[in-house]
Amino acid sequence: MPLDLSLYLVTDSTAAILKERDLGTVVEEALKGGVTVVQYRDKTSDTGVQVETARKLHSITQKYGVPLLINDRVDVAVAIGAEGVHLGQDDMNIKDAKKLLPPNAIIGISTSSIEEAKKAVADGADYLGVGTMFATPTKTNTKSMIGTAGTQAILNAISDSPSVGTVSIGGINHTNVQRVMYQSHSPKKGLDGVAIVSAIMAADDPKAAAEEFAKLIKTPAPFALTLNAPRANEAEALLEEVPRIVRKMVEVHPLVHNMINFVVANFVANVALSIGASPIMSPYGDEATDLCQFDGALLINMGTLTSESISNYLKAIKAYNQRGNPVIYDPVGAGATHIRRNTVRDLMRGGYFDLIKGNEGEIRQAWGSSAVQQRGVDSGPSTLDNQQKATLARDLARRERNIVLLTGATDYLSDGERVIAVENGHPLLGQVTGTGCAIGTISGCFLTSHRSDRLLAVLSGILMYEIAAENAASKEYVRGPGSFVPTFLDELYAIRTAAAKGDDSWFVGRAKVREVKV
Ligand SMILES: Cc1ncc(COP(=O)(O)OP(=O)(O)O)c(N)n1
Ligand SMILES: Cc1ncsc1CCOP(=O)(O)O
Repeated sequence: MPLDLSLYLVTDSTAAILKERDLGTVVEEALKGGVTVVQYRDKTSDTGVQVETARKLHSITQKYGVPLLINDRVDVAVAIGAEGVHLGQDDMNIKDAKKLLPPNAIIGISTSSIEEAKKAVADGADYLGVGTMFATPTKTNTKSMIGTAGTQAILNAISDSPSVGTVSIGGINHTNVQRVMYQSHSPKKGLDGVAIVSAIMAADDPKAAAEEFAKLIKTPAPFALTLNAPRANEAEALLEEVPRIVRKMVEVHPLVHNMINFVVANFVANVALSIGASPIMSPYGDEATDLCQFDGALLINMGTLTSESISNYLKAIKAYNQRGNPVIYDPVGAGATHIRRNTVRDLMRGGYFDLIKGNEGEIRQAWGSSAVQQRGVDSGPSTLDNQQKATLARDLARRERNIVLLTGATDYLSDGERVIAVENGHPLLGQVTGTGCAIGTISGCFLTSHRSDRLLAVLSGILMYEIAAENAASKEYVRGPGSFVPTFLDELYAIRTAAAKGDDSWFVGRAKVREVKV
C-alpha cells in the first residue's frame, strides 16, 4: 500500500472530541473526505478493546486503500495485521519494533529536535511526526512547541534523506494549514503532509472538514512568495523599475488598513494621503473581514500595545491571510518588555507576514535572539556590523519565507535571496516621531499595487519616501523637525503628482542603493 502522508488523521476517542459518536463512523466519513493515512491513537482503553477497535478500523481503512497505523502499541499492530505503527520517543525503539513487525511495515516516530530526527533517520524510520507545531488542547503534555521555524530546521537537517517522509502535528487547522506547509520548508525538503486530530475528529462534518484540508493542501498558499532569481546587476536592474512601480502605486490608489499606535496615527494617515493612498485606521479586529475585501494591505504596528490588541491583531491577520492580501508587521519595541517579546512570538505563530519591518533590536527579537533588551522603542546601541545586519535580514526572510526590512542609517532589505542596502534618507527623519512607522504603511501601499516582486515593491516605497525626505531637508526654510514635517508631506505629494503625470525626473540619479553579498 503506497504511503501518501498528505492528510494524516490521528484518532481520538475522548468525549471532548468524539462526543457521542461512533469512532468507525467518524473515521469512515473522514476517509470519504480524502484522508490518506489513519493512526489509531487510544491512550486509555485496555488491550482487548484496542485490538477489537483497531480491527474494526482496519476493515474500514482497507476499503479505502488507506494504511492504518497504531499509536505506541506494536503488539496491537501485529495482532490485527495493521500496516504499521507510530512510536513516541518513550515507546519501543525502532530497531526492536522492526524485529516484531513484518518487513514492509510502516514505522513512524515523533521528533521535536534535530538530534531526534537524525537518529530516527539513521534507525530507519519511514516517516517523522514533527512537532509540536502549535499549542493544542488535544495534547497538553507535549515536549516543546517548535513552530514553523523549528520544523524548518529539522527538515533542513535531514534534507539529504529524501525518502523519509515528514508530517507536522499540533494545532493545525483550516486557517493555518497552508502557512504551515509553506513556511515549514527548507530549500531541499518540505513537509509531505499534516497530521490532524481535532480539526477533523471533532468537526460536525468530518467528511467536509477532510475535503477542505485536502483542497487547501493541494493549493499553494495565497501569499506564497515567488523568488525571482538574482540578476547579474541586481541593484541596477531593480532601480530601472522603481519609477514605473511608483507610477503604478499612484494609479492604484491603494487602501491601507492601519492597526497602528496612537502616537503616530495622524502623521501616518497624512503620509498615506500625500502619496495618493487611502488610509483607514482601525484597531478593531472584527472590521478586518469587511476591510480585507478591498484588496488593500494590513499593517500591524504594536507601538501602543494593550491587553486587547493581540486578539484584534490575530483576527485581522487571519482575514487578510485568507484573502491573500499583504500583511506588514512592525514589532515596535519588540524587546522592551517580556509582554512584547511574547507578543512577537505569538503573532509570528498566529499568521503570515509578507513583510517584517523593524530596527535592529526589533528584527533581532523577531529572529528570536536571546537577551535583546530594548530601552523603549529605540533600537539601542548597535551590536551588529553592516554585514551582520545584512545577514540577519537575509536569514529571517529566508526562515519566514517573506520580506524583511531592517531599518537604520542604512536600510537592509531582503527576500531571503537578495539583500539590498539603501542609504537614502536624512537625519531629520530620526527627529520626528512616526517617520519609521510610516514606512510600514508606505510598504503596504506598494505591496498592494505591485505583487509580483515584493522586494521591488518595498524598495520603491522606501526610495519614494527617503528621497522626499532629502528634498524636504534641502529647503532653506526647513530649520528643524517642526518645519521639516509639513515640507516632507509636500515633497511626498510633489513626487506623487509628478509620477501621476508620468514624470520620473524626481528619481534620476538619486537612489543610493547597492546589493550586499552575504
Ligand atoms: C503523526 C504523529 N506525530 C506525533 C505524534 C505524537 O506521538 P507521541 O509523542 O508518542 O505522543 P502520543 O501520541 O503517544 O501522545 C503522533 N501521535 N502522531
Ligand atoms: C498527538 C499529538 N502530538 C503532538 S500534538 C498532538 C495532538 C494534535 O492534535 P490537534 O490536531 O487537535 O491539535
